[in-house]
Amino acid sequence: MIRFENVSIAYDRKSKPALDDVSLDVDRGEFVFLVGSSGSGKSTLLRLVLREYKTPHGQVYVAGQNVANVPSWRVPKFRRGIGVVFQDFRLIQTKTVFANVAYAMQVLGKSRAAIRTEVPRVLELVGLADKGHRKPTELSGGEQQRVAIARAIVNQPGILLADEPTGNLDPITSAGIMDILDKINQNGTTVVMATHDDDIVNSMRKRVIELRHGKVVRDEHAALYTSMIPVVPVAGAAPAPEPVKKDDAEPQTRRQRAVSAAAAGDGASAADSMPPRLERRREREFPLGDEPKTSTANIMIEDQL
Ligand SMILES: Nc1ncnc2c1ncn2[C@@H]1O[C@H](COP(=O)(O)OP(=O)(O)OP(=O)(O)O)[C@@H](O)[C@H]1O
Repeated sequence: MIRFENVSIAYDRKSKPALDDVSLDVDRGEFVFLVGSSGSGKSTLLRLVLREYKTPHGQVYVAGQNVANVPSWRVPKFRRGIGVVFQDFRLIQTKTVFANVAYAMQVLGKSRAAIRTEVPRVLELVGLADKGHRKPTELSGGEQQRVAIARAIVNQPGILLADEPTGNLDPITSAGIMDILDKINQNGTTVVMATHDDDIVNSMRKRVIELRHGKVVRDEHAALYTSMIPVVPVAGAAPAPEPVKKDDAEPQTRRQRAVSAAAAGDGASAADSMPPRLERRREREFPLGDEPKTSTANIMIEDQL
């Protein structure tokens, strides 16, 4: 359903690649969590699926179609097959719940009869059948997110992308949102969700793809938020690598991210905060500090819509 082949992309010439040689396949009907520390590339990956950017290096296929071949004028139609849910809901504050969801059908030119049938159906699915007349300001955060989900699925997309959909919600409300996403997935929609919420990932035991510095470092089925795969030494094999410091080995959880954010601004440079393992690798590869200036510096976003 979604295929990345050796995809690399950087936002500008000076920055490191946001995604670095990423290859992965997500099958139709799968539920996949994208995890990784802040800045590891999760949102960028979702944006590439949405064809917000074209990849200068590598290919992205969605439902068998190479997104690079979708001309700009056809991108809105292409995106109709993809529902999107964000952390901050993005509802139209002046419209009712019903009208917010109906709007997603109206822009596609759906008939009033279809809207009258479909909108109550999805509001029922997300547990808001009795709140269609309310405005977003009259709803809790969890209810607003459920409206956003209803809007994302009302046109029955094959893929649902969710970028930290529980990021602003308490654990109980988050669990309710996850029940809905699980139900949508069981109805056949492929779900890819970026998250820092370790409790959710650990309780659902779905496929987990972990990004670190733009690279896929783990792709594991029925997985936990942090890897449980033990390093088993093989007889005659090269010696096992040094143990990695915990901070570098695991993606940040929501709680850890809050702590990092609070600590930010302490003046530490990017080099100061480079994880020890990367530092070691850099010393090995560039012992004289002679690091090439343009490893992927030529990777540029060609076509931001
Ligand atoms: N619009 C942009 N312009 C320039 N750089 C960007 C832009 N968006 C993201 N980046 C950079 O690309 C890298 C990957 O960012 P991305 O948003 O994909 O990470 P993320 O894993 O989703 O992070 P978070 O968990 O904080 O949302 C980061 O280094 C980030 O600073």
